[in-house]
Amino acid sequence: LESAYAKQGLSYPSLDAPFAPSPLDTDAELNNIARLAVASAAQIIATIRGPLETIQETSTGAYGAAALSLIVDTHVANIIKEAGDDDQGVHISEIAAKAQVPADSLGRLLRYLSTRHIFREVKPDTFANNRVSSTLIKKHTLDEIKAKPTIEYEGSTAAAFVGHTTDEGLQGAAAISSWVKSLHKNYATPFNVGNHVDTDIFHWFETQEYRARRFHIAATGSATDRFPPTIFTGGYDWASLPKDSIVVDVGASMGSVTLTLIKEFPHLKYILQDLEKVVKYDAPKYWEAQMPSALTDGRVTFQAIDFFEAQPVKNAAVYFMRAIIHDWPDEKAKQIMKVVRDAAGPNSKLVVFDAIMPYACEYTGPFAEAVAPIKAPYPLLANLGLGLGGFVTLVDIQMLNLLNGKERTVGEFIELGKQSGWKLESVKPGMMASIVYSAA
Ligand SMILES: C[S@@+](CC[C@H](N)C(=O)[O-])C[C@H]1O[C@@H](n2cnc3c(N)ncnc32)[C@H](O)[C@@H]1O
Repeated sequence: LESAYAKQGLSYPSLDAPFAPSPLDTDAELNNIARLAVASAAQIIATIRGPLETIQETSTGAYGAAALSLIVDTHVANIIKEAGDDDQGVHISEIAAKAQVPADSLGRLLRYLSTRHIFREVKPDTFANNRVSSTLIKKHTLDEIKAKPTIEYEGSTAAAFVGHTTDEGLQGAAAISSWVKSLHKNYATPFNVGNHVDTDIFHWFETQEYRARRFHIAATGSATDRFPPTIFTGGYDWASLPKDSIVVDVGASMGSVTLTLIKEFPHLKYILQDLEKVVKYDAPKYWEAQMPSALTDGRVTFQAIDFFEAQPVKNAAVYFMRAIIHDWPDEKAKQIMKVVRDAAGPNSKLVVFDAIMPYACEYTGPFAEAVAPIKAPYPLLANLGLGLGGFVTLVDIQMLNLLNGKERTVGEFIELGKQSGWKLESVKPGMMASIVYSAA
């Protein structure tokens, strides 16, 4: 890794310095090397550390979530940055005074995080941002946020993700065990139990302006910040589609995947579909800021739909869905795909961008190369443990919690297709796979 950076005249980023984006962040080969290193380091820890310590660290994982929740709610990363953000750090009494919380508890939670490489304790009770904590710095300053609270999470994916997962997500997480033991009988999801809500989370968001805004920022950023754009631009042969072919982004949220696509494939027409509030207010605002020309020349239009009920666009060239199928249990996922199939023409394609669940053991069935895109040398886990499978399994449990959804294996995607009139044609592996179906 160091020599690859040196070739570009760069040194490998220090854990102690704030995060600065580099084009090498999304280099596929370097990412694979980093994943092997992470898998190895995590397996060494599990091998060497006493088993009880590993169990204790895991069973108290909620403390990490709680610490991050407080840090983000009270803008601690911004407070440190605005106080100078250098190696001197900021004393806890000053941080706590600005955060308006007691110094003792905040300091102990900051030490908990610093001990796990999120923040640095540079002198006793004095904290600085590091590469990890600096990603929680909100783009807008404290004064700007105070003057206009609705911009709190704008451009701040990591903070929005923490907010969403440690608020409604954490309430649900605490209810997972009781929900599973109740055999899923009384409530649809752990999220419903923990938050005392009786609709699905997306309909609940229609009544929760602050949380909805935060969720859509987290979802949008997770497409644009976390994944290289080639996952989407290379996920299908978009260039081969004739000019003005219709591409439908089903459950688009702000339409960040479409934004990635339209930059490289401006010859296509994109229809962004989502629930009414999303496509009426938030998504158009996002496009006015990102690419207003796409609105004026009609290359991007919006449509309110309920994707369980009807697909108003008939015979589109491509219908695509990112992070939609994984939201739902099998029956509902099938229904979404069937509704699209009923509207599709004989040559329409359905492209699903979702992770493929990698087994922690070896897998030799169909599309094996998509299931384990990086060959794990012995004795590493086949899914590289925390190096790769960690992310997919955490999203899987997040989906279980919020919607009784799931990350699926290739076999499950083949089956979903069969039951909704689609034939799985190809799977392009990656952190997020591109799963292409044609009409069966
Ligand atoms: C996990 S987000 C994914 C958003 C987007 N595809 C992306 O990649 O960022 C799921 C989206 O599905 C939308 N959604 C949920 N239920 C829906 C329904 N019944 N009809 C249409 N859209 C829905 C939500 O509003 C949300 O924007």
